[in-house]
Amino acid sequence: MFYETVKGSRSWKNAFLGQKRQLKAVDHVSFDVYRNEVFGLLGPNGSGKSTLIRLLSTLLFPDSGRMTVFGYDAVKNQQEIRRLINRVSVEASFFKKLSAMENLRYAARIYSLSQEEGGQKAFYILSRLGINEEKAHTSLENLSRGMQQKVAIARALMTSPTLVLLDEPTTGLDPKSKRDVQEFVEEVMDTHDATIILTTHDMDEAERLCDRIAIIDQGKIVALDTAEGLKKQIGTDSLEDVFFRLTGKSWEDVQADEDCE
Ligand SMILES: Nc1ncnc2c1ncn2[C@@H]1O[C@H](COP(=O)(O)OP(=O)(O)OP(=O)(O)O)[C@@H](O)[C@H]1O
Repeated sequence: MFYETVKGSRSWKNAFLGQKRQLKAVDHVSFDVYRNEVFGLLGPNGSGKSTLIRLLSTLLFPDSGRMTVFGYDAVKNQQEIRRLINRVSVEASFFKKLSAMENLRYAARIYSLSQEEGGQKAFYILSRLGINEEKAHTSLENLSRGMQQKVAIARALMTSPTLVLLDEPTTGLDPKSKRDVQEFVEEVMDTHDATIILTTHDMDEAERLCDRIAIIDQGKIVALDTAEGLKKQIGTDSLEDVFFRLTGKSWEDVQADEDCE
């Protein structure tokens, strides 16, 4: 998969000045993601992470440039790409009255799997990922948010190979649920033919889960390397320092922005 000079621009009316302003949400971004890699997009609020995820999901189109996913062009081959990608955002959309098993079986039908294959796959994925029989048959509305997030990730594994787009998978979760989801992501990588692009504000999460990390600021990728490589480039032993040096934002600034949202 690669991107080349992707520009996502949006325009809107400035409510106070009545002037039309244009903002490049994603600007000349270019990178490759390797199969079976966890690729992190780390950036402050409004840096363009979600826009990039929406571009990849074919929910938005770039004004110019090219993106391919498993060889398919993101503008010309939307249908093919949509079968191979799964976007998991903070508010996963589910039938909340239905169980995890029912939601997965439903997803299997959307992916044109036969009823039998869908059932088997749902059962296999849930059990392989440690979601026990009782939880698998409980209405989603009665599961914790962490557990719901796990089911959303499990649902993203119905096709193979798959590109799973995890947009802030642990934002708003308590520390235990956060750790559970992170362990789950590690398990997914050990057990499935999955490639993950993950957005996060959380340096520890990026360092723990990501094989490589792109730091994005004001729509541009300002650095891309392994966590160790980034630290070496900046001459520090903390990813937080790297982030600060490259974006001018500290961890506290990011947290404060979060609280304002
Ligand atoms: N629907 C929209 N209309 C106009 N501008 C938008 C829209 N969505 C996002 N933007 C702007 O595009 C820029 C990038 O936003 P984006 O949501 O991609 O950032 P982000 O890095 O995901 O932020 P966050 O961490 O807060 O989710 C921001 O300046 C944002 O205000």
